[in-house]
Amino acid sequence: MSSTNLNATEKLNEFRLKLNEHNDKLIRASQKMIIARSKFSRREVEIDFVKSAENEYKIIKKDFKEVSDNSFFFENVKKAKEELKKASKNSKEYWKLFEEYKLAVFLYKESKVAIKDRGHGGLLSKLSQTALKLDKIKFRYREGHPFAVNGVSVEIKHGDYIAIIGHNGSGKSTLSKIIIGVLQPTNGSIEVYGNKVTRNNINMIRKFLGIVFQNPDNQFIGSTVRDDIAFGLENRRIAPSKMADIIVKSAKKVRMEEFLDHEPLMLSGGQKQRVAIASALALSPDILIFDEATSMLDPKGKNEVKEIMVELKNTREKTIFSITHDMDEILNADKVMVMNKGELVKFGSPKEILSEKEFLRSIHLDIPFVAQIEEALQNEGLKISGSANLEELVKNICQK
Ligand SMILES: Nc1ncnc2c1ncn2[C@@H]1O[C@H](COP(=O)(O)OP(=O)(O)OP(=O)(O)O)[C@@H](O)[C@H]1O
Repeated sequence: MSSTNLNATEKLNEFRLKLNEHNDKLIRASQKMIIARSKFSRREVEIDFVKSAENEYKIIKKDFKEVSDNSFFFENVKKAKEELKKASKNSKEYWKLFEEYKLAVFLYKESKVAIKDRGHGGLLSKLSQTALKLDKIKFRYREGHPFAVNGVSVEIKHGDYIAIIGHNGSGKSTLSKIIIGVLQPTNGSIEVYGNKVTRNNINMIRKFLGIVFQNPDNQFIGSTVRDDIAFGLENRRIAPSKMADIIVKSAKKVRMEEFLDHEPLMLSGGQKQRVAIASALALSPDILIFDEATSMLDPKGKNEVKEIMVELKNTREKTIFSITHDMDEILNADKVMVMNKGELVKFGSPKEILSEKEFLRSIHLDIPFVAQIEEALQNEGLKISGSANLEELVKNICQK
């Protein structure tokens, strides 16, 4: 992306946020005006009170018009077109400039959409391929209490599967609540795809995120699986004509398409969690967070959900965070974040993390079952390491 288009992409995000903010002001002013008029009709206030509310509304409406000026994006298209005209049609440069021109047109169209939906419907654009950047995040629940999260800095690239592990009370849940914007960090900053998270943009940032919680029974609203997946789509005001297709596609991704007319509460735990994943996927988040999503399931259910998580990982379309107590699960991850006493004490590949068994034991973490067997075999002189699961371990032993 050229620096002009990158600048325009950033500007589009700012543009949507400003529209969103001004639209809220406009709604509040219009409500105030309606209340003033109704109070006046009941002779509870003087006409000046109504006039003042009407004036306020007019000023905010004028501001809104000014904020809706998208000439910057139009100029960006003009510039890109001029550059394209200058290039020779047979040159490599031409196609690069053609792509830049197409992007500029796209950004201009998006700015028009943003004006129409007043910044509400659109997503923030990705400004970088870093899905999440935490910079020196600290959080404490109360003044004078120790920090539940203490100076966590990390950068996660798009498409990675990250396992977050740690003993009870190490700060995993607090960290996940900070990532999803439920808690505001006491110190430090967060960026999601290059967008700095602020109080004003948190609702739009959340559109990058999908979450699957621990208890499968607490996540259902609809009377059928189909209704349940539709619920989130309705909330996002997705056109009804598009819904049916999205619902079937997301159910297929978790192999639940045969169950669309079933009642969610009659499903097994693993199936319920798969529906919860489908509901999250239907909203096309770039980041999926599994918050202890397998911990309440029986072994069969756990395996079903873990399988889906690995399938999602293999597409590399989503960034996956899995907060987990299940040490076996870390073998599926690209990177593991190890939390202890609110600090991120290790960040590395499963192999790197598991090479420090004594350290893991010192912070009260179990070693995955497969790694325990490997350790026992190594003690007997068999050089086997890095098996991702039991099947791979058996294969590795047989090859020796
Ligand atoms: N609502 C709260 N009010 C006060 N302190 C809290 C609150 N929630 C958590 N804490 C404290 O913050 C610290 C981190 O807790 P947190 O729940 O984030 O850890 P965790 O690693 O998710 O633990 P678990 O695995 O048991 O869920 C702990 O010392 C905990 O007691």
